[in-house]
Amino acid sequence: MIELIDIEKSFGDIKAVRPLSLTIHKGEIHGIVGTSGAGKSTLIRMMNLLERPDKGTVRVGSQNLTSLTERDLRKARQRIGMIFQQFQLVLNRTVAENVEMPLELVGFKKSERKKRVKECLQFVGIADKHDAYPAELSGGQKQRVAIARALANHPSVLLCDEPTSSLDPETTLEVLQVLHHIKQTLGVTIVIVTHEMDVIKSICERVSIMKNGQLIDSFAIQPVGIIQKEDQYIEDLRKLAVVNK
Ligand SMILES: Nc1ncnc2c1ncn2[C@@H]1O[C@H](COP(=O)(O)OP(=O)(O)OP(=O)(O)O)[C@@H](O)[C@H]1O
Repeated sequence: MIELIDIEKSFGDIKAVRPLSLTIHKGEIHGIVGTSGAGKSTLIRMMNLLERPDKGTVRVGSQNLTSLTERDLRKARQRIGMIFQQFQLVLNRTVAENVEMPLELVGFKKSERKKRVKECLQFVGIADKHDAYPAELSGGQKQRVAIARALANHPSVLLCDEPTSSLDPETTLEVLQVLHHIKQTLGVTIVIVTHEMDVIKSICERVSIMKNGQLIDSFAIQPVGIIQKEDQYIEDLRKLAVVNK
């Protein structure tokens, strides 16, 4: 569970996130939507203290992140994976080396690291790209490497900041399928910032709406599932059908 209690954040005169509280339940996929500049990225970045709130408390699981020392915070962050719109892979390292990086930081033995890297690449469906470099991959494959890297340390939470915004519709589906699979099989709590309504509708179980730094609503939804684009077109066309013409 993630608990944000009375958090707020300003950048100079800009109130990026006005005082708000939000609870994200264990194991749910939670979408955050809103117009550009609404404060979505700032909000998700406060969930692992990439942005430290000016005021308020951030709890993840049983830990109060806002009260930890830098050393303990680094440790706590190992259980909070994060992925970004631009993937943020290290370009001069192979796929396997990218996934291995967080394991090196924790001090795993080489043999354990290799084993875990293989498991993670297998899980996201790109075991065959083990020795490729990021430049040799499609956008969807790059995001899957980023997801594998985020999963390496067995996180309880996965934060996704616009994970599909650089991807075409078909590749978006691939990534959403992976995220859904993570929730189903690993029980990881997933938070997704997005401006794409299809992303929310397909896999999110709760949605929070931001506007001008404020949380204006938060409610449960019934996701429709991941629909193949072709089927979606047909559904959309049927909705436009004019009766008796
Ligand atoms: N590091 C920063 N320094 C100064 N201002 C910032 C910084 N980060 C965000 N802001 C400002 O805070 C406000 C909220 O930004 P944020 O990126 O959180 O919004 P967003 O909803 O994610 O927008 P978008 O959908 O365009 O990414 C904006 O006015 C933005 O310009």
